[in-house]
Amino acid sequence: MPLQKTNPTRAQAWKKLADHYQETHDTKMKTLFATDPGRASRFTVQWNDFFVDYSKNRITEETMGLLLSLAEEVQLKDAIQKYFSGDLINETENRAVLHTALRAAGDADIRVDGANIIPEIYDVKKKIKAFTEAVISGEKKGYTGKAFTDVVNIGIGGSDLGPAMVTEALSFYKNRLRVHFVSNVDGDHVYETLKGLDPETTLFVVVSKTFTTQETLSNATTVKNWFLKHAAEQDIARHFVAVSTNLPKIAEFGIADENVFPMWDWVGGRFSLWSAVGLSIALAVGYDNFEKLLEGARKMDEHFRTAGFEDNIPVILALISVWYNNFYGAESEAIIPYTQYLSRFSAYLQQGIMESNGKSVDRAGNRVGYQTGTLIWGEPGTNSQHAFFQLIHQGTKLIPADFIGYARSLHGDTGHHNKLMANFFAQTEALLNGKTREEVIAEFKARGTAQEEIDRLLPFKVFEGNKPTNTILIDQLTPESLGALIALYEHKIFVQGVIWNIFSYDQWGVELGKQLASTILKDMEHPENAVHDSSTSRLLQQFARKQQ
Ligand SMILES: O=P(O)(O)OC[C@H]1O[C@](O)(CO)[C@@H](O)[C@@H]1O
Repeated sequence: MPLQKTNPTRAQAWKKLADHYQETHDTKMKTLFATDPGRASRFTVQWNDFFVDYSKNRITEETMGLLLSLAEEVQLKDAIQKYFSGDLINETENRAVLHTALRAAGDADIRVDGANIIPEIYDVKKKIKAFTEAVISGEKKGYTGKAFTDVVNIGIGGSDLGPAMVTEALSFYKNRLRVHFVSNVDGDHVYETLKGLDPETTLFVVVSKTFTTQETLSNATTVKNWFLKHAAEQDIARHFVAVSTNLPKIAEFGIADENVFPMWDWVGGRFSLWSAVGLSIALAVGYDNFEKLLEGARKMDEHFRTAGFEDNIPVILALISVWYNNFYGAESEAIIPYTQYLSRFSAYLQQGIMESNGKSVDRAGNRVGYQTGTLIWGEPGTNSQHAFFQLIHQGTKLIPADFIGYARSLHGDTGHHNKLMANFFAQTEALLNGKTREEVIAEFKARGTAQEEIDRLLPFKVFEGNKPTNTILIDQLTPESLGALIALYEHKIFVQGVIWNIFSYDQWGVELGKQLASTILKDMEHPENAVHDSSTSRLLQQFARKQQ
């Protein structure tokens, strides 16, 4: 069954939220904390090794009550049930959305077209395990009999960002293999990567759900040609493997059947790292760690599926985000992990969130009359503090932010870790409280600053505060906690898509640019046939002149 098509703005709770916003938007969180000693504990969820404090938001119990009613009114419970059961909720592509099945237990029964897909998933997992263990141990060798030392993942979008982000995030757990990622069709990317590689000891993993993506096929072809300068055609079988749904296209490219890791059309590219798309992850950190990643996601799935909405982390974070997006008019959200390992996390979530919920047509095919997907951006703390935090603290825009931190560091240097985490806690406190005129004056006076100087600098030194943040404090960065964290955001995406009455699992918006690029590529060869607007035509002429 498809998802309900409920215009959220017609919900009673939406109207009440609009009134509630008018009545409360001036409220200072600082006052809410001062008048309610139980606030922090009330607005916290402790789940396994996650401690999620959402008390530093412009919310009261009434706000949360109304947001939860909104979730009920748009029939979120029914939607969750359909999501996990394989209903065709990706209606514009007529597909189920079952990345959750990829991490389901072996005895689960999840059906697509009447057939249980779990045995097939486990067969592929078995193949991933055998293959990755043979490569890591050195049992599987290159064409001259040497063990592999390097792996190159060739893919883009979901076939790159997930594996690249996780491989970086779990680098503490990595083995001897060096894993590289080539995604951009910019030849400089692939040639720069190949520069340091030895064809005798490099394994290439070509990842493309469709196996038609221009960037990936171009890069894979360049790599194959480079390889064939050193090796023979029959050696391709030892050095190239592919992950895809498109078996005929893989064969056309020349990759042998036994080197193909299948995936399925019910896995969206941006949710595919749990499938064979995660092959590079399993190569980098070993199959057991890959399994733990899936295990963490499975636990978060269970939490999301079964916890009451008032204690449900993805639901709560999604609702708070709707509150700012649709009632405060906030346009973006920052994701700030306080660990260098998660340096690719916000880039990964940019695709997950913006490709999923960047839609302006509702599930009934009408243009929406309200805001949908938020802009996502961020960098690890503390680097981001020295880059863009100025704007979050004192700029004119409201930027809700998620702060993600860990109680224990991996390398165990508590000196470094405590400094890092002191910043983590300090920033959310500063964003909450700001600094008043009185506090600034008192600081100046304590330093003996002259009154004239105080008057001159005072307006610049005041911090308004009242800037919302969520704090996600996790025990330690492990494959399991990372799996749960990623799944948390996947489910947040789902909840928001349900509320906004949009289809989160298609991506038609990326097609037009692709179509035009192929037309322009042909026009570059035959400029006499080109028909474009005058700006594009002049740019193409200028480009052609500069190439001569
Ligand atoms: O895995 P493929 O089919 O090469 O697609 C790569 C990416 O291209 C998109 O279709 C559009 O950017 C993404 O959704 C997908 O992750």
